[in-house]
Amino acid sequence: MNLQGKKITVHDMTLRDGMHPKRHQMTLEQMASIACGLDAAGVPLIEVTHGDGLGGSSVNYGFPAHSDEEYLSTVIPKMKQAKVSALLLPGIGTVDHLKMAKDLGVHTIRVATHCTEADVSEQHITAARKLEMDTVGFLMMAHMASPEKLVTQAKLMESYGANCVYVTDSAGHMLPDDVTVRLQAVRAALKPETELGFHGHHNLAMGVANSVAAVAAGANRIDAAAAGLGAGAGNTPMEVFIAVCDRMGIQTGVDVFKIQDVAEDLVVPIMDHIIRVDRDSLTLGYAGVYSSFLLFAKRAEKKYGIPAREILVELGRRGMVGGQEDMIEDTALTLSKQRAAVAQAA
Ligand SMILES: C[C@H](O)CC(=O)C(=O)O
Ligand SMILES: [Mn+2]
Repeated sequence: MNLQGKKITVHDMTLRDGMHPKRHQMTLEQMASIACGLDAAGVPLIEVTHGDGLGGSSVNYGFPAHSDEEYLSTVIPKMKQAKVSALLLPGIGTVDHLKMAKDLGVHTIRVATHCTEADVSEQHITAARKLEMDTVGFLMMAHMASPEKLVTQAKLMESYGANCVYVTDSAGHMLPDDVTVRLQAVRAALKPETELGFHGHHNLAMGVANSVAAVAAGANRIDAAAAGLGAGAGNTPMEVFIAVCDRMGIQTGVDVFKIQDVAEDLVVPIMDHIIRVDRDSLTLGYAGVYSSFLLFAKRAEKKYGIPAREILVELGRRGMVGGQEDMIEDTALTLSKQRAAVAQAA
């Protein structure tokens, strides 16, 4: 595969997807020092918000240590070259959140929906374009949709005004061929000037390989997180992806050694647990489950005595998607009742 000379934009997820394994408890100092490290390493775009995007602070998704306003207004003034993005899930984030983000200097807004529900993004994409923001549509759990279905959804987002559309492997379930067929189909269907992005999770240890497959299929924006800090087994590890791009001649503008140092010296020390492929995060990828369900399933394991792996397999079987966090506890409860009934009958 010859990708020599291809220019891509790497988009950092450490301070947004990385909020999931931190239970949204990053301090302002941690945010600021990591963002400054990423900026100095040459990362051009950095996402900052609650893990579930603007307005995510809630009983359902978890209360953060600080508000989105506090995080954004701490990070943005410190950036020398990097721009800052914010995620927004319609139904969680509102147009008022969008305006607040714009007023604080957010450059890019990413409007995220389940991969078959792009129609709910219209209001927010239209509003972001009116505000002249870099406007991205973000199709989550993309392994659940065929290439043809993704094409219709990506074209809807484009028709609302998105200047970039992402195919998002929220479950880290895809293999490189799954990425290739989806991204090639979407690339061929969108206008040439509409950018194409890929967001990977490393649950099957495919984050880097999938991201390279995405670039080969025509993606020019790739998400990654320093030391992989993100939901599940984490996002595509940025320092590894940058080193691979460097070897392949893909131009990212990110310094290989500086990004390694950010990962090693700033991000690994703040991890509450080591982000790696273990039996539970691997099960997310294997069973095709939304990566941010991991900690909810671990919590339900403690409460109901059902192993997180069993809960995750059942969530995959039921086809649960982002927004159905309340069903995790419900599923654990059902499994524990079934177990009790079997024990009683024996
Ligand atoms: C709200 C989710 O964490 C968005 C995301 O990063 C994904 O779907 O993956
Ligand atoms: Mn993610």
